[in-house]
Amino acid sequence: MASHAIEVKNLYKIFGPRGREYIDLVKNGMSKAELNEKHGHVLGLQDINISMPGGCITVVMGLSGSGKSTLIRHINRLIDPTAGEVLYDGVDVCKMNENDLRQFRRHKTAMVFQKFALLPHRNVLENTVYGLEIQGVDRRESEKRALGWIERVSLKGFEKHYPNQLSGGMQQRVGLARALTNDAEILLMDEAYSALDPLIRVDMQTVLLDLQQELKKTVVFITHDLDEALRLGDKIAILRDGGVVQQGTGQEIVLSPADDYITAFVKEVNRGRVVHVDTLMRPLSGSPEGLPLPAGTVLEAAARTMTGAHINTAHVVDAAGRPIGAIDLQTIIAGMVSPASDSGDRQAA
Ligand SMILES: Nc1ncnc2c1ncn2[C@@H]1O[C@H](COP(=O)(O)OP(=O)(O)OP(=O)(O)O)[C@@H](O)[C@H]1O
Repeated sequence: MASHAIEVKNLYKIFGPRGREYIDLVKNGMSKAELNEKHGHVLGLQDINISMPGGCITVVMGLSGSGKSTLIRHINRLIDPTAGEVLYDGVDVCKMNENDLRQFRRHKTAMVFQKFALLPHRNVLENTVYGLEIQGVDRRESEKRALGWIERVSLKGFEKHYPNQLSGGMQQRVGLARALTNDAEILLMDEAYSALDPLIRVDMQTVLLDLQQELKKTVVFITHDLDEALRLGDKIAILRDGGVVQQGTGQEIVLSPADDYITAFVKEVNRGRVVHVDTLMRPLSGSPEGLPLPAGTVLEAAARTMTGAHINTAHVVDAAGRPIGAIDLQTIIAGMVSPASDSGDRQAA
């Protein structure tokens, strides 16, 4: 069975009329600044290698100009690479002929944009069916599907409203319903929530996480916000100057930042919401004590449960309910405030 994974391999993008001529210089270490200065070309991406697992949310994060949009636009080939591959289920999107590419874009991918990109003269329902209309799907069938998704994103009753009658959060719900109505396996979300107020933004993150539990799409989510990345990402890749500085789970990045740049990024992170109890647990000695905490429980939730139950020690259980380690409240609190290296001696063997 196809895994619906996306594999980005040795991807380079040099903007400018003679990008290909400079590939070797870049491969031999020429920096973005030097390429611009000496040859007037812009290094957009350099040697990107990222596996984006099927059915998972991969977040691509970085500051403005780091190459996030350039990267996501390669996935549906709105941009052609200077070198490299973007494989989807093993097929290189960069080598597809026009017809295959059109089919791929229409049927396999859907995009959600920061500025919603809704058609102002179409109401919510008409905006939501738009993709299916282009695919030539029968109107009754497309309306039925669209109405289902409109309800799923909590917009039932707003079908006849026009975009300018909706708040930003509601417009983005329409953007999401439209993308989901296409039933594409890949969801490309380019700073989709960056224009929303903070509370609405968190709300929309919850909508996506809830839907994803059931839908298991291959989501590529672009953001410049680390909290958003940590909340949404099964996997996170951090870009700087067109290159990947670090990739891994949120925990891996927060606990072992690859360099000073990432360390500065993760300094203010609330570890209690990122680090899992199984990362800090100690091996069991004797029979399990206290309450069971499922592996994957974040420290903050564990602390809340344990203080609520007035217990100092708990045991961690795997998905089958088997005890796999022990943890005490002191370790949890230390893990919430101190760098991982301080608690390395408490890591499970
Ligand atoms: N069409 C283009 N022509 C020349 N340079 C470009 C083009 N598109 C992007 N760039 C350059 O490529 C680099 C990466 O840009 P990109 O827009 O991908 O970054 P980003 O991380 O998405 O930034 P932002 O968060 O501001 O959107 C930047 O230096 C940008 O100026």
